[in-house]
Amino acid sequence: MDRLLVLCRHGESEWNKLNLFTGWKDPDLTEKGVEEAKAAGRRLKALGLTFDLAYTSALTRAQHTLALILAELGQTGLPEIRDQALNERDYGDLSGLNKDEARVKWGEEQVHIWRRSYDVPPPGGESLKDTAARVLPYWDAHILPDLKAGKRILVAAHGNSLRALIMKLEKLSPEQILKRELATGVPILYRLDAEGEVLSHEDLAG
Ligand SMILES: O=C(O)[C@H](O)COP(=O)(O)O
Repeated sequence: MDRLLVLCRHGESEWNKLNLFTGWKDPDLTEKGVEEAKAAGRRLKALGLTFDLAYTSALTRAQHTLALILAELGQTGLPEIRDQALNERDYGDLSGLNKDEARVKWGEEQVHIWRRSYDVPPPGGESLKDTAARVLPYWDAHILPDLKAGKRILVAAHGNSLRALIMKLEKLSPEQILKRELATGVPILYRLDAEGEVLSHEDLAG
């Protein structure tokens, strides 16, 4: 029997809207973000999907997104595991700064390197490689065993913690994963085999 996994980046946050580096800071969703999360739940419901277990980060925007999706699915009591291993990458000294102002201060290219290189961390923060170094052991120790046990799993997390996971699931190179932008509130549906190898994946936009 195929295993089911859905990954979803949180809906638009207050700091996404203000164009601020966020990382481990903890803004909540905007009204638009709330709507995006509800739409994600309706999309999953329309496909007839239900879940046995949910994982999320220690941050409000991901937890709130999960709660809104579960409400749409009629699954508000679903067991939910929160862990900071699934948090957004730590943006270090950039956290709270405006992304356009940072480009003016440090230059377009440097800011792009901090945001989208694989292994160059922003000052005081985590690169995607560093993020993967905490997300993937968590996947191996917790989420993958639950999946192998046949649980249908929903993960509500963040652009870069999910990128780290997607890179492994889809066997992408650092170049490939860095070009992959995750839209807020768009679920990605994976079907996996009994060993956790991906059989198919589909973005559930719109
Ligand atoms: O933490 C943030 O600022 C965003 O959620 C992700 O940022 P990015 O688009 O620079 O990866």
